[in-house]
Amino acid sequence: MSLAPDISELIARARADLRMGLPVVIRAGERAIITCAAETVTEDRLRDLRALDETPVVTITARRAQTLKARAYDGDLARIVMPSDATPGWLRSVADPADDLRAPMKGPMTTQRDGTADLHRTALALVKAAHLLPAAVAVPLADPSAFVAANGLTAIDQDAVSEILGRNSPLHEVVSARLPMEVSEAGRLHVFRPEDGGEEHYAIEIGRPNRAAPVLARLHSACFTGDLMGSLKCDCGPQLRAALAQMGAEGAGVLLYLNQEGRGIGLANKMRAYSLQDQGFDTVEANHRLGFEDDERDFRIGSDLLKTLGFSAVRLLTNNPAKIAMMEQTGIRVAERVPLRVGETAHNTGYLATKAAKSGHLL
Ligand SMILES: Nc1nc2c(ncn2[C@@H]2O[C@H](COP(=O)(O)OP(=O)(O)OP(=O)(O)O)[C@@H](O)[C@H]2O)c(=O)[nH]1
Ligand SMILES: [Zn+2]
Repeated sequence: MSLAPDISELIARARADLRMGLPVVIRAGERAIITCAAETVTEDRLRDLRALDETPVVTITARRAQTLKARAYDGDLARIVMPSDATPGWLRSVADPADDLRAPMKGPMTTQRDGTADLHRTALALVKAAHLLPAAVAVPLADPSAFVAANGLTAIDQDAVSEILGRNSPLHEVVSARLPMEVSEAGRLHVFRPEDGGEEHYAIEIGRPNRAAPVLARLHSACFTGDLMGSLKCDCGPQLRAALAQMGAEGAGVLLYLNQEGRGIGLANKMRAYSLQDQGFDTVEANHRLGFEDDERDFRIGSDLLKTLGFSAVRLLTNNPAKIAMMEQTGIRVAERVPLRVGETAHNTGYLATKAAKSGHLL
């Protein structure tokens, strides 16, 4: 039926459900699990999950399992048998490494080795896509169709999840309007919205860039702390202002402001990463400990937006070779890399050195 949600809309709905603490059903043929994010599950829902026929398990990443001294029999993840007295607080402390110093002892933990973990792996991927900590409570469901209908839950097929999570929802321009700015009175802000109800992204055009020549361009990922709060822990704020200033001085340019806070893990998780950094881990290790890749961003959004705006070649303001590689792979020619080294402070020398050493950033 055309009024029914398609699979990418269902996944967007599943992400919203998980963030609210609602369960989601994941199916593969006859098999199914009902799952909640460990970070958001409430007391009541946990009690209801426990009342189902089978024992709930808590799925966590193998890396997290190692810290918790739980055996990971499923390679990249572990299924912990949930203790009968587990509370939402216990679940959150299992999920959150930033809490380890405050709540050190969670074990001993028994992990499952029987059966397959594919549905649990999908649950973790969905929870991560919802910008929640990668930990999920799951219970097998014998008769999913009747259960889903009776409870009004979102149900999705496992196969579709990995396919949809791997690609971007198309973006459409919603509006653009004149925006006089300090760097140039000839500013224009465009707002783009994805079809699946996800984050909007913005493009700021300075002057009237010539579409036939490489445009001075910057792909800037949102950093609430650096862009707005003047944080000394990163170089984002000074980079944002320097990029705009250069565009203003040259009279033309385009800055894409991508809502990919915290290299795509969201502000709450970035703050968890900061708390781990205060415990001695570097920016990459902190992401890994939380169960994320060091960089979860998808720069294809940037090239999609540039193409929509009519650009095919850029002079890219960046120190990040991954941004250059992605532009080239997706059909935007990088005529020149324009270095952007500003904003070094006593607080971010370690951060910048880690990005150079581990993420290949150019000096
Ligand atoms: N997860 C995480 N994200 C961080 C941390 N510090 C800054 N960020 C985020 O990193 C992103 C920085 O993005 P960019 O300014 O595009 O930086 P970049 O990838 O270094 O590339 P260039 O600046 O172009 O060289 C923003 O989304 C910040 O919120 C951190 O310690 N952990
Ligand atoms: Zn920053």
